[in-house]
Amino acid sequence: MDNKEIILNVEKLNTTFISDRKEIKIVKDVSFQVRRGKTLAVVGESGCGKSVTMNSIMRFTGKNAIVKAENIQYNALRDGKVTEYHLESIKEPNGPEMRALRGPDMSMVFQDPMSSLNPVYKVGDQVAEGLLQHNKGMKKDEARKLVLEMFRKLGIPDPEERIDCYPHQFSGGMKQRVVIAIAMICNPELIICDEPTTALDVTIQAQIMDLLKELQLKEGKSIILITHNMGLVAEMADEVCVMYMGRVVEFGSLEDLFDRTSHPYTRALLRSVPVLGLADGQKLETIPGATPNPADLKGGCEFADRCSECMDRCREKTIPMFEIAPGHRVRCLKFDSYPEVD
Ligand SMILES: Nc1ncnc2c1ncn2[C@@H]1O[C@H](COP(=O)(O)OP(=O)(O)OP(=O)(O)O)[C@@H](O)[C@H]1O
Repeated sequence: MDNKEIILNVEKLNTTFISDRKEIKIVKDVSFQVRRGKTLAVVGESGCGKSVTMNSIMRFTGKNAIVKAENIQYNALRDGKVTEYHLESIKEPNGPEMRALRGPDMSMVFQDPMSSLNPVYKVGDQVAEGLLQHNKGMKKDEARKLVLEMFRKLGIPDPEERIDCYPHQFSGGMKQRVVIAIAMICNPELIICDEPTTALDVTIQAQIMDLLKELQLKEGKSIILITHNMGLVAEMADEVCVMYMGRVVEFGSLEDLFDRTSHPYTRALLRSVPVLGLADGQKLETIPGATPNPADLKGGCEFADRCSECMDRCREKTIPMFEIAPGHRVRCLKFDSYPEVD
């Protein structure tokens, strides 16, 4: 696949945190690609490193993180021409190069709207800020017009009135729309949504997801969707990346993941969440055991202690990724007759 088709190519991303003078590896050799105009869903239990992976790509990880990667390549497509950006080699996380990309190229919608919105500024001003920052010379009333347009597009009622309100005057669903407006106002190509609807009730969740899907279909946006909700995955994703304890354990198309589920962890994950409601008499299972503390991990497969199919050799060394069909990759020794891909 060429750079026109791939918007983001991540190869061997590693993130380590230093806390109490100890190094804890949270993201390990993570590789994946996002296709232009498509949605990649990233799934896995709480604490498996989904957010740290995305924050590492966007360089939001803070001072106690060491982020290393062979390649984090963002391919901007402008007027039919691709410009490559190698994010791993950008020195300053908040320097001008990263700031220029965040907003007009890549942006992030966070889980909790309250932590993304400043309570003391009017919502309209918070949305306009990105526009004014990236378009030097833009007049305030011009920015206001664009914000109003975005509010209309996102279904915020009475935008002329709402634009001058403060976050506390908005409901949860409306606040999340404002957060999406902040992420979308500079018209980014790649939108990373980190559980954008978990804090909302089910009806609002569905409305917000429909909105994102519509934007994608109309404007060809590429989306990374981090979620625990397998129903959403089934509805939204073209490809799925399953993570466990900082590693990608299975990657494939939506069909690969649902119809040809291969990693024991993915199978356990799918059995433990309702996909489209449960059939009569069907019980929801839980994955036995709990996710280990990242600091206590021994060598070998991170899932070994919880896996019903674990073999002695699973504990011996790091498990490679095997490609079991074009584009369908599984990190499990049950598939070691297939070619290794990392
Ligand atoms: N700044 C930090 N310093 C030290 N450890 C951190 C830091 N940020 C995250 N972690 C640890 O990294 C691990 C992965 O966290 P992460 O938030 O990426 O998980 P997640 O898969 O996104 O979970 P959730 O679905 O609950 O959001 C956790 O063990 C967390 O405690």
